[in-house]
Amino acid sequence: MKLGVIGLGTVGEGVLKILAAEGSRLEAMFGEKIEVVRVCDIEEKSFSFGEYNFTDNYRKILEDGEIDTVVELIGGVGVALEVAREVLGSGRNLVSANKHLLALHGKELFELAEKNRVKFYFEAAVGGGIPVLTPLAEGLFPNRFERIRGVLNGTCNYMLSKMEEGMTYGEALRDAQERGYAEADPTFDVAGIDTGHKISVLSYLAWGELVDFSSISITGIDKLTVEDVARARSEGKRYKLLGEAFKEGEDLVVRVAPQLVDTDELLYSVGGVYNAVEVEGSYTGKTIFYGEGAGMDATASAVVSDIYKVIAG
Ligand SMILES: NC(=O)C1=CN([C@@H]2O[C@H](COP(=O)(O)OP(=O)(O)OC[C@H]3O[C@@H](n4cnc5c(N)ncnc54)[C@H](OP(=O)(O)O)[C@@H]3O)[C@@H](O)[C@H]2O)C=CC1
Ligand SMILES: N[C@@H](CC=O)C(=O)O
Repeated sequence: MKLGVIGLGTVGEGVLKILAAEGSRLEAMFGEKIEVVRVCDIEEKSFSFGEYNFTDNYRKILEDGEIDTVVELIGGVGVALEVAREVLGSGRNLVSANKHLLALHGKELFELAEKNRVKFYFEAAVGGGIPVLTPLAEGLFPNRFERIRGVLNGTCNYMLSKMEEGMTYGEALRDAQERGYAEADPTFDVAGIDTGHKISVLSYLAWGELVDFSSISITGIDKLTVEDVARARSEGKRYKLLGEAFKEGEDLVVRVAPQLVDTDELLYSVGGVYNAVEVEGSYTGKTIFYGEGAGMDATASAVVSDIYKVIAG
């Protein structure tokens, strides 16, 4: 595999680090070597674990005929959309962690991948390091899905936990940003938009329908105060920012809001950067996926697993 990586921030660095550390072992397992042909970011970055052929122009990766698989880790829907269209449209494989791109342009990109018979994987886009999209699509498909609900944003969950411990909203957000959990624009996290992107992607896999994003009712945690969080605790409850999707007759309802969760619910114990996704299926009942929902190592693990999924075919 000849790889190009665009975006060397939190997740991009993590991906190169895991490939450097685990490459030989994974090469033996999969029988194929991964060569990182070129990497790209706006500013040149150096890493203690390896040297890379760097460019600050993503078009150099798109135009490099040797590269067969591109990893997009820029985020957003500007350059990332151009990259996705061009990679899939030119018959190369794409791995991405970009839920914003999927929620807004997924339908076009899934069709493009299918038309050109290439692989397009995005496990890291929901739940960070938790394998949830692959199990949903490949392990639970015999079910008719009844409801999906979860704590889907690591930044908000981390902030709410820290606010319970007494940090202010601003201190908790800064802490989450320093740990690499937040989006480049953290409004996406705290206003619930990132959770909206993720529940859209989950709904698409469960019901084959990508909802019009503007139709989703979204409330974030940005109006919650330390006092609100303390009051909930004094009543034996916790605020959790939940993304939810379910069928109401023929309609697919998708919504995001902070909700008070009781001690007897599993989601009550999901603290810090952890995420949890509950999937209710007609045959399985409730299945729960739990793990680190953001951060360098956990997210990069999901991206690297997608890269090897491309190899596995
Ligand atoms: N961080 C996390 O825990 C998780 C992130 N994700 C997703 O992964 C993706 C990457 O996130 P993350 O690593 O945190 O983001 P970062 O902001 O840390 O990294 C993105 C990198 O891409 C660079 N970049 C931006 N535009 C371009 C461009 N045109 N050409 C080349 N490089 C560019 C940025 O440079 P500059 O900073 O100068 O703009 C930055 O270095 C996003 O889609 C995010 O939603 C998914 C799951 C978890
Ligand atoms: N900003 C996101 C990153 C992972 O998707 C989050 O905090 O969950």
